[in-house]
Amino acid sequence: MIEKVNLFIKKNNLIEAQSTIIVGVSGGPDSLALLHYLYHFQKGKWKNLIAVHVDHMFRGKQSEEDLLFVKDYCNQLGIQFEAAQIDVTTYQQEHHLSTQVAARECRYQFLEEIMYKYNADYLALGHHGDDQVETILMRLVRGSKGNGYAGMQVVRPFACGSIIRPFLLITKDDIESYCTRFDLYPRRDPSNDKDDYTRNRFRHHVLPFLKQENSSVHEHFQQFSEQVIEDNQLLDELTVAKMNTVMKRKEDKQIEIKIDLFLSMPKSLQRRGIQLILNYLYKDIPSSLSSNHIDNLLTLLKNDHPSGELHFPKDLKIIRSYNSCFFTYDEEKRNTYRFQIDESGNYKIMDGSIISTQMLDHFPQMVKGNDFFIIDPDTVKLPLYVRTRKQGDKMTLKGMNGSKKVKDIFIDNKISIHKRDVWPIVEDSRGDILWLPGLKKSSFEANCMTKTKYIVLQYKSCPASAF
Ligand SMILES: Nc1ncnc2c1ncn2[C@@H]1O[C@H](COP(=O)(O)OP(=O)(O)OP(=O)(O)O)[C@@H](O)[C@H]1O
Repeated sequence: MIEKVNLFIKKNNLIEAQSTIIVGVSGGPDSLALLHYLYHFQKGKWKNLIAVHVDHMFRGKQSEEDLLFVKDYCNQLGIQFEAAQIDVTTYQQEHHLSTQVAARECRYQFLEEIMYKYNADYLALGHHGDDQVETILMRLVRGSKGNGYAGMQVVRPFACGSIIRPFLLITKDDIESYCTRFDLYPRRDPSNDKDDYTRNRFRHHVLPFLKQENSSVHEHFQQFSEQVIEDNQLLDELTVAKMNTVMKRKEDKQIEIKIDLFLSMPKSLQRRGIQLILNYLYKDIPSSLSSNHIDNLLTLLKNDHPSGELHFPKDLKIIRSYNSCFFTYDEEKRNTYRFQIDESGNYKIMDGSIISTQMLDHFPQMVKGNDFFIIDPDTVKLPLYVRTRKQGDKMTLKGMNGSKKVKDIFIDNKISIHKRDVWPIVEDSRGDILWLPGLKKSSFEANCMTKTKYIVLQYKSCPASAF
């Protein structure tokens, strides 16, 4: 066993020379063997070795005896010792958590504190190969995602250093033999024998069968775990590269993707791409977000219907409109504005486009198309305003009888729902819509060419603007 652990540490470059190692020691066989192993068989590697014990105060006197046991063992070997007694039951009630989650949170908080106290490089934990098999199976059964299916990582960042698990390639039996060989008499936690916890049920009912089929099953699981992590790393890199071409707009709280480009990505990258967007927008993924949400979103994107909306946890809205899909927080959806444009100059619109106004003493001849609008001040009521759309907006179109709904003009021009919310509309003081910049002119455009005063409006859409 010792040789196997030595090789595992070397292969994974788990311990750098002259390092400070904190060891989490419950007093049970795994962590006691780990402390013993690091103390005796990695002596040349560490500069400081510190054992830490957390008493969760679950089992009264017996819990305290575990603490005293570890303390006593450390004293015998001259190993520095740190401990805390934490009232996990009160913490659990205050935070409405399960016993195990509460214990884990309290334990890791204290371990983190100790890491910083000693500016430690590593926190070594006694998880072994059987624990890994159980973890992976439990996650497959319960459902997980990404690296979750890889179980526990051999090394991962933690506090000012890393968590390391040097025992992942050996079994519980190996550890028990090690304890016997070196006269270690660990403490035994009676709750490990009960079938109350999911992990214990896997340990008692599934693991014996797998070991019977193949006694090296833990090595295959560990190999699987490392491969999953490696593959995920590559797929994540590919996803980032692809998503950079799919995302048309990326802001703190909003992202727009082009649906055709997204759907042309390989399937396995699509799911990851969505996950990437959600990680970015949420920062902290809400626990209520499930794989169903991602399935629904993929369905929305593949659907033949050009528009649709989904409501995700924490007010995240996903709006599909033609070839665009917007991820946005609800409160940001409608950015309404209304402002006056009575002086010559450039007026910047929220979406990055510009409306400029200019006074002329003659009718401009060369100005054509929907990006320009010419006003005869005698036929409209000044001042002019630029505003966002309102429900029921209508305008009389140049060269046509009757009026048309602004909404229908947006639809005819395939303007996405999101863009419609910030698209500028120019009206006069009576509230008559004069111009839908870039899209349509009203019948209010000047047609008399002999006046001596005109206002010319020009619309310059923002090329990078996705809204
Ligand atoms: N109370 C504790 N104080 C300090 N470290 C702990 C404590 N409980 C667990 N750990 C650390 O976390 C590892 C995994 O915890 P887990 O509860 O799965 O332990 P276990 O399988 O019962 O191991 P052990 O035989 O060491 O008790 C342990 O091997 C140990 O390194």
